[in-house]
Amino acid sequence: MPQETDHRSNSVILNTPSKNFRGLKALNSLTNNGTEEFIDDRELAQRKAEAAAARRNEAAEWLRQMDHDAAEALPTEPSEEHFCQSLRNGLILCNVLNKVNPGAIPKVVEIPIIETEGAAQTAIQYFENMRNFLVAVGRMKLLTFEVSDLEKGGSSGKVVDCILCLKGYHEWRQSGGVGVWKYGGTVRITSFPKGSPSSLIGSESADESLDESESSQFEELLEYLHLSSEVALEESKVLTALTFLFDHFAIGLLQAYLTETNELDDFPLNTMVIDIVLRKAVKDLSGLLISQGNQVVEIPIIETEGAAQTAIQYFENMRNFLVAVGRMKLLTFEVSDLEKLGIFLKNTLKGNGKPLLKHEFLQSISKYIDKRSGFVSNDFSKFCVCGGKGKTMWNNINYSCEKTNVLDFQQKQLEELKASFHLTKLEVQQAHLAWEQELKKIVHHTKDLEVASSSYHKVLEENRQLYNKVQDLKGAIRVYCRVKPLPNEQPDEQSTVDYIGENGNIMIVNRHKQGKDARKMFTFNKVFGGNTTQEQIYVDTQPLIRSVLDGYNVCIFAYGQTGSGKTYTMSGPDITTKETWGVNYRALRDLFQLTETRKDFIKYEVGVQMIEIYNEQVRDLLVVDGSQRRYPYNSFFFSR
Ligand SMILES: Nc1ncnc2c1ncn2[C@@H]1O[C@H](COP(=O)(O)OP(=O)(O)OP(=O)(O)O)[C@@H](O)[C@H]1O
Repeated sequence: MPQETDHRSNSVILNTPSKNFRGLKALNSLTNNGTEEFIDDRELAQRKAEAAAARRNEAAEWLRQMDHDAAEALPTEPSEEHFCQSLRNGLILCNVLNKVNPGAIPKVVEIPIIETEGAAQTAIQYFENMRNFLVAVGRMKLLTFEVSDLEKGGSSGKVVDCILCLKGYHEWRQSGGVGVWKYGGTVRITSFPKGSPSSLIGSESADESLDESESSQFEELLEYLHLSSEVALEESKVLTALTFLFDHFAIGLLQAYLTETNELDDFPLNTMVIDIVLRKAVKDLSGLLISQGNQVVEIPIIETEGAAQTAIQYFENMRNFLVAVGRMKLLTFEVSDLEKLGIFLKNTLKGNGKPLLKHEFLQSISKYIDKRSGFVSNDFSKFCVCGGKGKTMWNNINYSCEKTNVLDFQQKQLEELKASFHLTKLEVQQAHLAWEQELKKIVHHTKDLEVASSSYHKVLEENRQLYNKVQDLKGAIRVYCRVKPLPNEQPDEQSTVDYIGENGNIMIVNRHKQGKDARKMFTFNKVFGGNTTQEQIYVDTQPLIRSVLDGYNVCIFAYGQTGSGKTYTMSGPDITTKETWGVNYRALRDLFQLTETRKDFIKYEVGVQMIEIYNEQVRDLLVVDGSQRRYPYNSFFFSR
């Protein structure tokens, strides 16, 4: 049976929460006496309207500051209808956008207020401005809205979001365009209206921005995301770390919310509140990613229509967030990772079957954080404890460990190289010392050799002088006598040689004479008998060849009557066999041999002439063509 009173209605709502609770209807709790309290739709709607009005007022105020027409058209606190009507022609929005981003809309259609022209013309101009505005905003990747949102029944909150987003972008540009900027849809928990904690639930229109500490958290998270995308970490580790970081962020947000607001001290928290806060965290993070200009993602308004609806919206938020992160080509994670957090929190909140009070819940959060810290590596936990500074992270995450290991390895190699270098240096120094000592020995030895060489040359000179002195002593002019053997058919008793002495004497006998006239004695330096070989003839001549190379003039010639054997002795009967070579060939052979042995310190030039003196005529025997055969004649020189 339907209940008519509020109190009785509360009882009915308690029985069918999914159908009758909206928004903060989920924020129910058990009182000490076991009765239930809840916030009704009217109060919730009133608070949402207040929050939306505050945001609308801020948007209107900013438009008034930016544009003269807006200052005239918009009051400081316009109604929703007045607000939409003033902006409907797009003129204010286009002018403001051109001031924020000059040239964004090249042509703004001034709308004449001529009612008589008819609704059709006005609608066309209105549409052109609005279309230009929305296209330009879209290009700037800011939050946008539908034209229909300015009509009755449209979502004016989206228009407000767009304007506040534009405002945030403008302020960010004016501050130098450095770092991140925030748009109007974010939540600032520290400025949460006192006495109305539930207003957070409808905070898609909450007119707040992040405070510095939360901004820092966001930036650190983004920094981590960016850094992670550049580092080839093992994916599972990254996901674990990222999930942990996000959890930490979400929990941190919840902690901050609960810590900052006093109204929930005695207000039992249930799973729905936690869900909502977590979704807000996702939404805010998504919004921040959007504000980076990467992707405009429409964040659905969180309207808790029961568990199923909550799950859908929750998933939608998460999907949007992950899509945004994915499009930014950052590392991402699975929805299930965050759901684990929700499941854990819900289980924690259930406690012993009753919702926890604020301080109990904070204890649970601490417990959760401690437990989550154990899920990831100690290094990453250190990073989280340190506050998420990028530098700290680089030093602590696994990649840094690997990098450190590589650096350690390289350091070790460097030390080994240094040790090896020192060792090599010592060896080089030792080799250098040994080489210096060896060099000294060589220098000393060379000096000895120089002395020896000098002495040798002295001795050699003495020897040369003595040698040639011996040749002089042997006689500057030496006359040798060679006896031509008798032909085989001629008997020995017909020879004119009677006796050949050892000291160069030869006795010639004339068989046709008698007495002492029959024999005559002749004396030479040496007499060679008929059996003397060519080599034996040359033995006495050979020393003179060395004297020639020592600078002495030597002349060897044969003298005798025709057929006496001059040619035989000087040239030899057969030059093709060395044994029969005469004096000339043997002398030339020795000349060239000595020249070869002395080539390192003396260069000789050898010349040859062959002449004939016959009938007091001198002829060149080496001339083959008959020209200039007689003296003076050409000379042929050979040198080696
Ligand atoms: N010691 C010797 N043993 C054997 N045969 C010899 C000897 N001396 C010369 N004859 C021979 O005697 C001949 C004449 O010798 P060779 O031509 O050398 O004389 P020659 O003095 O040069 O004469 P010419 O003045 O006319 O040129 C040659 O047949 C040569 O072989």
